[in-house]
Amino acid sequence: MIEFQEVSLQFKHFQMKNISFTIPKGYVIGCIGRNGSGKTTFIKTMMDLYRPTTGQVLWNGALLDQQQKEKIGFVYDDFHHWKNTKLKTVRKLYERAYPTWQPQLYTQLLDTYGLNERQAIHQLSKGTRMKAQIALALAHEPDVLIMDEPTSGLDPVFRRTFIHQLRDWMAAREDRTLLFSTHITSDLEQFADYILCIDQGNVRFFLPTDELEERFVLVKGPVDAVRALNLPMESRNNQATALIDRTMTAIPENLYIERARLEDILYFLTEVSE
Ligand SMILES: Nc1ncnc2c1ncn2[C@@H]1O[C@H](COP(=O)(O)OP(=O)(O)OP(=O)(O)O)[C@@H](O)[C@H]1O
Repeated sequence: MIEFQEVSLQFKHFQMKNISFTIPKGYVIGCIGRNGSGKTTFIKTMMDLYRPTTGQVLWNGALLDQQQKEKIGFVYDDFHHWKNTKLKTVRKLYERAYPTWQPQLYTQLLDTYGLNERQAIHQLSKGTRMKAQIALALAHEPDVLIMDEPTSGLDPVFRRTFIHQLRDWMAAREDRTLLFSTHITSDLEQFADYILCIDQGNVRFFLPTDELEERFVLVKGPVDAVRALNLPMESRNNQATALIDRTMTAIPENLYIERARLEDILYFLTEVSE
């Protein structure tokens, strides 16, 4: 369980203000939001890489300590700092840092991902660097896996394999938690239990995926009929589309209903409403 308790954080041009919410244990949480909305900042605050100006983040009721850190697999694109270091050297550091390191599992992951330990980090392509980080994070058998845009540099074939692998990873143990941010919202629709939507440094919503599907629908019809809803809408050739939150607005009988994908929800809540 990861608790944000009244967390505020101030950068020169960005702030998170008084954020409180709890990420339950044992679920897949997908984190979405537009560029610069604060996903990485949230993740880094969670991982104690950024200290909140006020408030705190608690892991199972306590501040993040070394013992807890060893149980977290953390993937984010900081590998370029290693430059000339060979993957083998990085692996040795991980072996030392994580008492639960599984050499066989790591070798298996290297094979599956087609990685070569003799290569220096700067010689790896963006996607391969990400694969190496994923292999390192999985090989110490973490309880919690936190990944910042792990799929952004992955080719579609490997991305699909990777999502299957994450499903298997979650299914292997009930108490595992997976949180990852992504712009590929379709990856989350069938997979995530919860969606965390970050918008301008705030939690726009944190809801179970099933509830989102039930709650939000697209309505389509003539511009005047959709405009009457007084909601943000998108129009083309006298036809318009709006997003309805069924808990707030009844669906008019004269409009068509369509399933709202996660991308539609993000679009209408954070772009059209601006
Ligand atoms: N160390 C920092 N110092 C100052 N400002 C920062 C720092 N880190 C992030 N920011 C600012 O915080 C805001 C949110 O950035 P963040 O990287 O968290 O967004 P994001 O949602 O992950 O974006 P993207 O989808 O583009 O990766 C941006 O305006 C960014 O410039």
